[in-house]
Amino acid sequence: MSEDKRGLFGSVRMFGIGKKEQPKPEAPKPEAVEVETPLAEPVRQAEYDSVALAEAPVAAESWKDFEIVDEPRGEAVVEEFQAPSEPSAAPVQPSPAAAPEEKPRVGWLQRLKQGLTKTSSKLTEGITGVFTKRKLDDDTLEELEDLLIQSDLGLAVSARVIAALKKARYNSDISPEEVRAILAAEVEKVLGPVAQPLEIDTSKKPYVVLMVGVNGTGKTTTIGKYAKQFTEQGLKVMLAAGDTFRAAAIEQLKVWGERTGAPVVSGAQGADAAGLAFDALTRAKKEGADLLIIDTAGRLQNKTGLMAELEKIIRVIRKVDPEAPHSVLLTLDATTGQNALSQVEIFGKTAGVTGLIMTKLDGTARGGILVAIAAKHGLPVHAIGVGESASDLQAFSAQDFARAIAGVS
Ligand SMILES: Nc1nc2c(ncn2[C@@H]2O[C@H](COP(=O)(O)OP(=O)(O)OP(=O)(O)O)[C@@H](O)[C@H]2O)c(=O)[nH]1
Repeated sequence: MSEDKRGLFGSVRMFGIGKKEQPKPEAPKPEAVEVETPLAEPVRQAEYDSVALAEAPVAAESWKDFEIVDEPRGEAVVEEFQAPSEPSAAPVQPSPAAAPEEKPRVGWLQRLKQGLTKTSSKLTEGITGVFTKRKLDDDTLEELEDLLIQSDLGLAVSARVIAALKKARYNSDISPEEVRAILAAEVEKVLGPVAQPLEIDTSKKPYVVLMVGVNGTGKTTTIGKYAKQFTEQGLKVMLAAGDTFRAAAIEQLKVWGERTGAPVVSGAQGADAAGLAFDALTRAKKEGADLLIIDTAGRLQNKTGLMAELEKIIRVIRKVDPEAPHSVLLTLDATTGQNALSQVEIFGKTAGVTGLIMTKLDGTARGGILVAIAAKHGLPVHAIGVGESASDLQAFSAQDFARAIAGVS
């Protein structure tokens, strides 16, 4: 990787850099290895607690040598993929849930605005309704405050916007455009400190990212998108299919592996996730990977047994690298609204979340929740997703987001 792709301290910042030629895997390509168990029907969340772990022999160089946990597990398999040198015309088949192929797209800012249309129209139409031909007085301010709270911005941010408006224009005429401009400015002030792209410290070999979150929030898809973007920046990326609960997630990750040339370490469905993560980190170290991204099964934050499993994964990988994971990323589905606040709180306590990624901002009128989360928790927001393609995940910009939701061009 050339120096100009690295930030300070040998780190690589996510996004904003042109494409590079795909790195070629150094090792000769091994035989493709079939997934060793037939794929079962997806199991419902309620059944997860009782899902049986696969009975299988334990590898010689096993995480079990460290006597951390006692469940049997399947042996991990590494699949090496050669990234296509040209963008593939044919869509990759295995999983219907895998990421869609890239299509010619409009620019990111345009997509962000399009994606946030539902959130912004709720706010802008409401503001127009409140302020057309009306003075800024106590009644209008109260109506506006209600609107901001209903738009999920949270009490603190809503109060802040109202205070700023009152200070600037109390008892005078004000247009909806002016109200939107003040709203955008205040939201930007709240978001500015948390807008921090994910930085990979390449002095770590590998830099370990653990992806956590509630079911279906976009963990696997986000890993795929990051894998694509970081391999394009010249990093040697490895993926661990630690969502051993959902067979489709393993397949989905392999599709991203094929697309990006990133080897995927996977095990049997139902295998112990901590053991798989251990094996993956051991291999990533041995093979000199720059970045290892570990997928985990989705879990509701109020299921204590499942949350304890996350702690176990972290304990086990620390036997290989005491500093790992270097980042713990929580994916949040914007459509879940207020529940996202409790997800941040509980995953934060259990797994030591270091940064957030909010997905599905394209399908919701509840994108304001990101502002409430920023105000309450102050955790870095690394990226946001406004669609399923790799380029629909971008570094989070406070100004772009604030303007987009306030409908300011
Ligand atoms: N519209 C939209 N869909 C998204 C976005 N990110 C992910 N998805 C879709 O959301 C669905 C769930 O994504 P996954 O990546 O499988 O979620 P997960 O968190 O790994 O799911 P579990 O393994 O069940 O916990 C998939 O259909 C994705 O394509 C986004 O930003 N916008």
